[in-house]
Amino acid sequence: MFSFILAGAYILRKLANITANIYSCFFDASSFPPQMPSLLAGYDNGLLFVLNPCAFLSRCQQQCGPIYRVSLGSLRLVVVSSGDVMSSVFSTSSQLLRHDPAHQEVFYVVAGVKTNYAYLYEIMIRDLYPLVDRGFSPRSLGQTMQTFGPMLLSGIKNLTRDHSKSISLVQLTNEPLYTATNLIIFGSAFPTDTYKDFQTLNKSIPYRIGRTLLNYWPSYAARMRLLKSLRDYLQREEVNDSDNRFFGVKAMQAFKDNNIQSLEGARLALAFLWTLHANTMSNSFFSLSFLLGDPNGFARVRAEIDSAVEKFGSLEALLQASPDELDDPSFMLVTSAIMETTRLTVLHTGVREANCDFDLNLKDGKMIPIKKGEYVFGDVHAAHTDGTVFSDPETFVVDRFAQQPYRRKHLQTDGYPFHSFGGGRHVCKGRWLAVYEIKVVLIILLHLFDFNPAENSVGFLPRVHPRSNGVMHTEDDIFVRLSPRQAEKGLP
Ligand code: HEM
Repeated sequence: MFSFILAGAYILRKLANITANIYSCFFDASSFPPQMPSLLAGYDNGLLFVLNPCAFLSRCQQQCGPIYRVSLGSLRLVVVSSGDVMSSVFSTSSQLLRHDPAHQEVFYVVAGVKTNYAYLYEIMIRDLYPLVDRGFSPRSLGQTMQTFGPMLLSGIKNLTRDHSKSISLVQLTNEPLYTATNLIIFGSAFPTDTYKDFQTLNKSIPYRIGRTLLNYWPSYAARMRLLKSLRDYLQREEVNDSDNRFFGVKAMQAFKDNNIQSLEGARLALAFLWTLHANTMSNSFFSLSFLLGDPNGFARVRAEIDSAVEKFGSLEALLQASPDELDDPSFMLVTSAIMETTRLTVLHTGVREANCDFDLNLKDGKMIPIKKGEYVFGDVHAAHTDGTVFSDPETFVVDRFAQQPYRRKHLQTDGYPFHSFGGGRHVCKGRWLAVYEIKVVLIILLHLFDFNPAENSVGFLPRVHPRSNGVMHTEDDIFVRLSPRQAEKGLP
């Protein structure tokens, strides 16, 4: 069976190369942006994109340059992969480039929304996003996430009680994070036993985006169970202990005001839950695996963490600290490691649909003629692996973003074209939360444990899932054996 899959993958790769060679004969470089050729009205390109979006876009870029048109079946895309052009896309008004098709896709592939989409989108934009923007801003993050550190520590301790067994790195970096975040944001009535279903659904998302989910049942059943749990949660009359929590209570109020305590409300909540967790979990996993694959970087980040713990007096005291206190030069390297992981793992963003024909003006005075109905698509991976901007671009360089003086309330990527959190009006509203959460995960895990690959594990660096779309997904889990570093530092 395994050799059959390998042979299949080999044949597909060969076919993709042959197709690329044939297409290069039809390539017309005189138009701007150049059009990626297709022999089958875009459906051939659509198939190659679905099978491996990154590899396909990389081939297109080699052939066409940093800005080009490509048809994927009936979808017409203008792909941009240079930092300046992406900034122009982010700052273009929504009258010209609509942002909602990307949301519609998330509603559909994640939560199964097929009708009433415009109404749900309006509630999301009008009632939920401003809450996220305010509650997770650097100013209020401390209040919102007050008990996050201790809760996460307790979750990690629970999961790692038995050191005789190997443990999944995906679970270690994700489950306690999922649970602690949900309890804080939505209160103790939130159904935290939903982690496995959330992961099953999340793993199937690249296939759902490509409309190629063959083994449909596990993902479908996981989504139905999630919707049921969220529906029960939303139908509670009282809000309990989340009364004094900014998000849980206000979000519930928004649901009630809009009279969506039914299945529709659960679908909206599921789309939100996915936004809250999917990218952060991917980053949390890859941050640790990149560090484990770079022993020198790992040792340096750990030394930084250990000395911060010493400064605070204990790990528990550090975990009581506010996000502001962790936004400090004494965490410069761990912050750089997180930003470097985000540079490498965010693949595409800035999907927008043109409302009308217009010219997208670029900084160098050039313009891209965009036609009504075309989609603009940001190939962030290409921009972030541009060797003229980033030295050794494919490699995880732990201190890449630790070279300049530390600036609080900045993402530490100044001076680089950095688009992993989008930009302009629709910049990621959860970026401060994500960086803070991943920092706390790394602080706890690196301070408490030594990591050894489990007997049957392939090592520390996982293969990237070929279908990864939007952000990197891992093809493999990694299994590790943990040994506590210092039993007296709070391990059971
Ligand atoms: C490492 C983790 C994360 C990454 C890489 C990330 C990335 C992004 C990107 C690239 C966008 C812009 C998409 C576009 O312009 O089309 C975005 C938007 C958004 N993100 Fe994040 N995100 C992360 C975590 C979070 C978290 C934890 C939240 C919390 C709820 C969040 C909430 C949002 C929201 C609400 C938007 C939409 C903003 C709008 O349309 O106005 N994100 N994110």
